[in-house]
Amino acid sequence: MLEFPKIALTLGDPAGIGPEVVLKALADASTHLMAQITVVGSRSQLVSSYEALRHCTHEPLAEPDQLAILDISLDRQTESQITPGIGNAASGAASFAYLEAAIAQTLAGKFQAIVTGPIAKSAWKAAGHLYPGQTELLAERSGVSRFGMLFVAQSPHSQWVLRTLLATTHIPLRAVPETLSPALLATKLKLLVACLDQDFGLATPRIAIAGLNPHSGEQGQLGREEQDWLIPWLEESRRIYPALHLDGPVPPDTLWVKPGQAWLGGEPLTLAHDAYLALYHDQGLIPVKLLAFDRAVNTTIGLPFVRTSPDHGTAFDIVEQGVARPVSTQEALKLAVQLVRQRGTPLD
Ligand SMILES: NC(=O)C1=CN([C@@H]2O[C@H](COP(=O)(O)OP(=O)(O)OC[C@H]3O[C@@H](n4cnc5c(N)ncnc54)[C@H](O)[C@@H]3O)[C@@H](O)[C@H]2O)C=CC1
Ligand SMILES: NCC(=O)COP(=O)(O)O
Repeated sequence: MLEFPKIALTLGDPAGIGPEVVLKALADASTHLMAQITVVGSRSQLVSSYEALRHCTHEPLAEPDQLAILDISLDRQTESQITPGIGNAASGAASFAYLEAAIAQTLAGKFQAIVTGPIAKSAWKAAGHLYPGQTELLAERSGVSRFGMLFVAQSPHSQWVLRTLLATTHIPLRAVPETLSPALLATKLKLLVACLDQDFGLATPRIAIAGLNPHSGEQGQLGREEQDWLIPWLEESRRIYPALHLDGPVPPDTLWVKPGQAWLGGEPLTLAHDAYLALYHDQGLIPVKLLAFDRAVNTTIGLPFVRTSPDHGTAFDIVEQGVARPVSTQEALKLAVQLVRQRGTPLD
């Protein structure tokens, strides 16, 4: 059973590139050799994307008739308001319904992992669903209050794996300093340590923690968070986890030099860390997307099941042009399989 994990693959926002990357990723026979994949979304939306795309791309597309689909169609009026390239209340209602169904079926033991297609948070809001993103809906429905957004990418140049956990995620930049606290970082570090051990077999990892201010505050001259609580929190964390190697607070700009070199294969990989804890969304995701836009996978840690997702968004600007790359979705499927196997997640 565990040789062939059962995965729910949601379409994401049907007005975005979700259907295209799903059709392209599932056209690759190797995907079906590693997992039993069920597409969760509207069959008619998938068929209409297929019809539009087969005239504008030479890349292989899976035929919808050949796929296992859990058909989640909405009422006719809502479906008719879904317009390729435009996220709106109808497309938000659809992508929300797909994810709700995938979560319910997974909690009922039908799937061991969910791979989510990209959604637009603004379309969810237009549909009346006030969540910062898919992560929070997954956590809420799973009854989990402690969870984290971890990005994982394996370098095609060196095979080195970049793992970046975000301490804060979808909040305004100006809310970051007041949201960060020793308690929040302790929660995120605990989740990260457990995940590195359980999911990646790293029992004594080396972890680098970013500073908040330029040059980590330059001893308080450029910001006080490091002196006031980040450095004391790190000292306490070293006492709590004596077997771990915790570096920080590393000046946020230079933090990414060694991972960049390890990614490109230019320096000994041992100089880089097993994981990076970034303090806010763009501090972590600018380097991840610069190095690995086509490969990085977003995974939610702390859930009772595996959840992965491509790192990119809905890309409304290129919908139905046939140019969307499916690599990040393929990597998300591969990582989901790897994590299910590693955890030994049983079905009901
Ligand atoms: N996993 C998810 O659900 C995510 C959702 N989003 C949402 O997506 C929406 C658009 O966000 P943006 O910041 O514009 O990011 P985006 O990733 O949708 O697009 C950024 C740029 O990259 C290009 N691009 C993205 N994916 C591509 C692919 N697979 N192949 C080729 N080119 C690709 C787009 O055409 C665009 O030029 C927002 O509503 C955002 O909240 C963003 C990131 C992740
Ligand atoms: N920047 C990551 C992102 O937007 C994904 O969020 P989520 O929908 O997976 O919570």
